[in-house]
Amino acid sequence: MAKPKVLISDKMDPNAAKIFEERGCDVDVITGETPEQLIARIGEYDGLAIRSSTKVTKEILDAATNLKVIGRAGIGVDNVDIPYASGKGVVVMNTPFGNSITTAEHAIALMFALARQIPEANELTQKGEWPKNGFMGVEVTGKTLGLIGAGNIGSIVASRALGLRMKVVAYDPFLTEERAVELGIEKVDLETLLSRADFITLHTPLTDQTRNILSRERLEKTKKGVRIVNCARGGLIDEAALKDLLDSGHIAGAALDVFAVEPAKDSPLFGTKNFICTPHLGASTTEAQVNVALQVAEQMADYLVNGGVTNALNMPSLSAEEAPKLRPYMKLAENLGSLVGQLAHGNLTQISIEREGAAAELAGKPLEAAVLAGFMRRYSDSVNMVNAPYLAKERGMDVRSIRHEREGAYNTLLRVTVGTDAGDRSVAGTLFGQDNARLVEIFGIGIEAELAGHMLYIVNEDAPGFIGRIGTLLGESGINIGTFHLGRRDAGGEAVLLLSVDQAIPKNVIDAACKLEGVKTVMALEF
Ligand SMILES: NC(=O)c1ccc[n+]([C@@H]2O[C@H](COP(=O)([O-])OP(=O)(O)OC[C@H]3O[C@@H](n4cnc5c(N)ncnc54)[C@H](O)[C@@H]3O)[C@@H](O)[C@H]2O)c1
Ligand SMILES: O=C(O)CC[C@@H](O)C(=O)O
Repeated sequence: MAKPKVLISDKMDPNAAKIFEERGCDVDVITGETPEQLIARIGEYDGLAIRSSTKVTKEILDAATNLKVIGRAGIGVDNVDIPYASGKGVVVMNTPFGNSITTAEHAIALMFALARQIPEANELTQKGEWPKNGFMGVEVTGKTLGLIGAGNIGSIVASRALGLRMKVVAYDPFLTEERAVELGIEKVDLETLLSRADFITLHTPLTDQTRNILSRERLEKTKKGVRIVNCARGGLIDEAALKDLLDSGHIAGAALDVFAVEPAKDSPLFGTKNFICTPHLGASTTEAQVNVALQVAEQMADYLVNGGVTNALNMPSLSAEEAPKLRPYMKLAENLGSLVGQLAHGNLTQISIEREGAAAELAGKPLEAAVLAGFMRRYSDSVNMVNAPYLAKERGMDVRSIRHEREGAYNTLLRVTVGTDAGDRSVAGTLFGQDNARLVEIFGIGIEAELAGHMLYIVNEDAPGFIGRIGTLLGESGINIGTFHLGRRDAGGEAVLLLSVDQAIPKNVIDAACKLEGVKTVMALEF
């Protein structure tokens, strides 16, 4: 099998390339290209490793015909069109913890720089002005720090601030009271935070809810003399209002590592008194860059080589340990989804995936995604586990995952049922041994078959002579039968015949089979 090919398109610690090679990938490091150059090149790669400079747009994804995974060495993924990548079946991963400490430290560094006006004092001192009387700072001890966002980075900032003997209040709608107590901070609403904080630091992603969270109106409600730090994302603060309130002296200082437009080359904030900034350096330490580079390379190689999924934003996680255990189930799940998708007619809007026995102990989400990948192939060829759940949602499908505690006839069982106009249609399968996937039931009829390659499905009246007639037809048509499986509802009733054959079955043979005595349904299936 050809080695997966990875492109590193942003400046990244060289350990990333080393890890990719060690894990069996070919890797190219080509940074600083224009979007057009990247579009021309991306088609040959299975993986794309980026930081924040590469913008993974629709145009790039359209050209990325082989791409399976995008890995962001860092946290924010606002430079990737994730919905579009998901639609294309591309996994998007990030490294949510590798640079958290570093970024929290940058926020604390900026807070001190504001409190003691270090950049300005440094500049004037080096100009020979010795401005000893020009600067009067403030202590942080005993002051209140207001955290907007108390996730990974916010909570590290909180722990450092508590160490500095600050009081910490936090606004984060997803922060529980228990977690706040555990962190030693006070959970408050945004109005309270604005009115109480001497320093405010932002640590949320940029979303529709957080965009402009520090709007002009809210900035005006802050305590006079507040100092504000943003090491999260530009767009969280109204920059024009920030400038006005710095100019008026209501805000005593502001430090931005991030800007609404980056790179920020001509912000109106530049030159404003008590304003300091850094060029998105929050994650820029040797330690953090090694962490995120190693982590992204390991995660991406794991996915490309072993199918392990870690820290994906558009697919359920699957550890490298779980992946081999789940692999035979994934195939079974995909085949059951595909079988029911090929057999059931009409407008299917409901699908349920039931797990019992050993299968009930496995992660449900990846199995659900695998069933949907098989099922959604009835609508489109370019479906995989990443985009199938999105496509199913787009079609308004009601997807249910059900885990049964009960012990059934099989040690392990997966059942897939679709709701059709004519009622529910269900197929079930099991694993014999570790990885021998078998269909065991089709629309209520017990049958044992491996689902693979080209198959012929026939429903007929259970009567003597039929098997001979179908065997003769296929033989005369030059079609070799590989395996032969029979099942029936009851003697003389409806019977199912599932054959695997060595080639695709031509339409004229299907038509001829339909005309055989006792035949109700004939369908060619592909797995
Ligand atoms: N400057 C840099 O170089 C740099 C480096 C790393 C991370 N970041 C950015 O820092 C931010 C935080 O990263 P993190 O790892 O802590 O993320 P995280 O997901 O761990 O935490 C984000 C927190 O924001 C909270 N939140 C979400 N919506 C909110 C809202 N409307 N109001 C208040 N809180 C809300 C969430 O509940 C969560 O606790 C991200 O935007 C990330 O991209 C920047
Ligand atoms: O890669 C960087 O330097 C910035 C990373 C940072 O913005 C992040 O969200 O992780």
